[in-house]
Amino acid sequence: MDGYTVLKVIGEGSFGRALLVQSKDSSGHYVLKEIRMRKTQSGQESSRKEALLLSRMKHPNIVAYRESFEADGHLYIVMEYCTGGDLLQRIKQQKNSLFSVEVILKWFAQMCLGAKYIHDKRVLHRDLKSKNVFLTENGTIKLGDFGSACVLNSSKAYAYSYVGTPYYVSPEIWDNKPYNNKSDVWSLGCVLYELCTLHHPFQARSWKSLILKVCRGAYPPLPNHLPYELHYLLRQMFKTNPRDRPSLHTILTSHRVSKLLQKHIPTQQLEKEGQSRWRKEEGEKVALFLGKKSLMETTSTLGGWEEDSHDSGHNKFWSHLYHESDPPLVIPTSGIRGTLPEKETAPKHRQWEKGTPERLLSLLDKAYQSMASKTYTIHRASGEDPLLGPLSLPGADDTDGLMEDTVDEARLEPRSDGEDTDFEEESPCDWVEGLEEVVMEQ
Ligand SMILES: Nc1ncnc2c1ncn2[C@@H]1O[C@H](COP(=O)(O)OP(=O)(O)OP(=O)(O)O)[C@@H](O)[C@H]1O
Repeated sequence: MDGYTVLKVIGEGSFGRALLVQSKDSSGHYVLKEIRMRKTQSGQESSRKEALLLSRMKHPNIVAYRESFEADGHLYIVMEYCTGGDLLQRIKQQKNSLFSVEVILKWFAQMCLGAKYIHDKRVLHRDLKSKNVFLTENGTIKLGDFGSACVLNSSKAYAYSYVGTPYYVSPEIWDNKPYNNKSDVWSLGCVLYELCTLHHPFQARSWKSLILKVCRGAYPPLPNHLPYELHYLLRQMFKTNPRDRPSLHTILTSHRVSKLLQKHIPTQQLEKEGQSRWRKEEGEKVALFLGKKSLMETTSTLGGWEEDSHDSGHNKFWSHLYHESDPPLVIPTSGIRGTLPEKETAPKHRQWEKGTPERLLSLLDKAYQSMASKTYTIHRASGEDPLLGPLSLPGADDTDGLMEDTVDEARLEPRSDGEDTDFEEESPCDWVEGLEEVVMEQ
């Protein structure tokens, strides 16, 4: 702390405080996150995870890391100060005046670039939301807050996994399936929708209603004046089956919307994206060199990757081996944010039995009151309803009905996108059990 002068507190999160500081050396302004260290070793490792992850992310659309240190039971992370604030604040400032299509495309393209970079490093952000997207003075987008991120294929498994922020949580999470890259795509879809309409795509007055809407992929349609490509993109990003959602690579390069987005990406960055892409011949060379057997062995140790015939999962796998100059990240994924208890032992891979959705819904009915005070990162603006967030319109949402919403009609007959790939966390989020414990405790 000696190297910095604290100028003001800019906010408080569940972990601790965020301070605006000035460096005594350079006189530059930075954000210093002060994180209370937890007592257990796994808790401490989990606190350090955010610093470790951020320190490895160097990209024009990710908040830049400066340094981190520990003192007096706290972890301090010094990072770039984004003077433009976060996107949620920016959206609120708009009142009812919509952003122009150009602004939406520009910001969204940059978010995709940042998120794609994270995914290429085999990291899932898991808490993408407008509050975690920042703007610099010159209007550049920066993704921040890696406190919920996780690295794939680490040796430790989750006991209870951080759920995310309910408004942005994808159907598979509510369905107790493993989190994967496409879950981040869903959350980014929610941010894109907010940019387009200044409202959340899935709003509800109760958990049950929110979950039902999310699991149906039912959202009010975008305004008509927006380009067809954006309507189409959102429909795809809100596919209830994660395999049907496009990956960020697809969105940026070969989707109907790509051309519109590419106009807003600096040429240099676009070229770099192209270069970092794995080339088939390279993969084949390496496969020949290692032989089929080694390929299988290595693949199986990575786990959690779903490959299919055309795919880019194979590409990513090889690009990691072949191009990645950094050593792989080895950071434990255990630990949680929020209030659920930690478990030291790895959970068994539990999938829902048939009755589980009913179990969840009845649980949430009971849990509603208690969860109001024990949420994870639900941000309550002012009202008493925990699901009435800062973007909610009072009285705007009383039904679970699908009347005017755009629904993912293909949800009953999911179509897998053969050109895309999913990768997943090693173990599923066993948070329903955690939720149940919290409710039982009350
Ligand atoms: N790099 C940054 N530049 C500018 N403002 C920031 C930066 N990082 C965080 N902030 C602001 O600091 C405040 C606290 O943010 P932080 O991410 O630490 O917690 P939070 O998002 O409010 O809560 P939680 O992490 O529990 O979800 C927020 O208002 C956020 O906009």
